Amino acid sequence: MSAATGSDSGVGAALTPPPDVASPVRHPDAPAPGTLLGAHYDQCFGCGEGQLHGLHLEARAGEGVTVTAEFTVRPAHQGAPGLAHGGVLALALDETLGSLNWLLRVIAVTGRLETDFVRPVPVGATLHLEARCTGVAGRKIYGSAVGRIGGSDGPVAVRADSVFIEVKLEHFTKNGRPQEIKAALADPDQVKVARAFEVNP
Ligand SMILES: CCCCCCCC/C=C\CCCCCCCC(=O)SCCNC(=O)CCNC(=O)[C@H](O)C(C)(C)COP(=O)(O)OP(=O)(O)OC[C@H]1O[C@@H](n2cnc3c(N)ncnc32)[C@H](O)[C@@H]1OP(=O)(O)O
Repeated sequence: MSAATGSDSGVGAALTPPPDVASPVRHPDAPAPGTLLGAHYDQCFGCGEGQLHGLHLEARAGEGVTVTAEFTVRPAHQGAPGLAHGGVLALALDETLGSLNWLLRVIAVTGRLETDFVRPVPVGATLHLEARCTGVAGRKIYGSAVGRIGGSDGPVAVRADSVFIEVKLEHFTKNGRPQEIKAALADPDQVKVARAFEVNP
């Protein structure tokens, strides 16, 4: 069996939701459409304001279980001269898809992310992202996202499909490096954010 399909790798699981998939349900306490979601963690490379070269991606709640987000490519995000690095673009999609957690009020981490790079994205361009939860099956949360350039109605530059896996808060407290965990637990704003993700804090 190849590494890509090994049963212990998690890789190879279909991105197509299974037949018993349920429609996603917007949590009654989810932020109203139009609300700026803010960072889930100040040091997050995707959304944290504390990361100098991070994406500083700003996500906003949409209708249903959807979010929109924007990210402007800066010189620190280059792969080829004057162009955004593909990994950075995948991160923007990952972060936008991860922001759907706020609307479901579950904590989930990326299990699988499949990205299409359709058009090069220059430094200075703003990527207009949109993510949608397409279904939930047990702990598996399926999603799709697109990123457009030249405006929110512009051509698609990147797109992705994903499966996020629901985890407990302990996923972070057990696996993270102790010094950051300790600081996060001592920060009332961070604890508040963690609770906002959990249905039963
Ligand atoms: C106060 C202090 C703390 C502060 C915290 C603040 C709150 C933060 C809140 C929210 C954070 C949001 C963060 C968003 C940031 C952007 C998103 C990221 O980049 S996340 C980083 C990258 N991802 C990882 O690091 C995952 C690493 N992987 C793992 O840890 C495990 O593999 C995990 C949890 C994903 C699964 O392990 P298992 O042991 O729990 O689950 P099993 O039982 O194996 O699988 C459950 C089901 O999921 C499927 N599954 C598992 N892995 C899969 C995969 N890779 N692809 C597809 N399906 C998968 C399985 O087939 C199974 O499905 P069947 O129930 O049998 O139908």
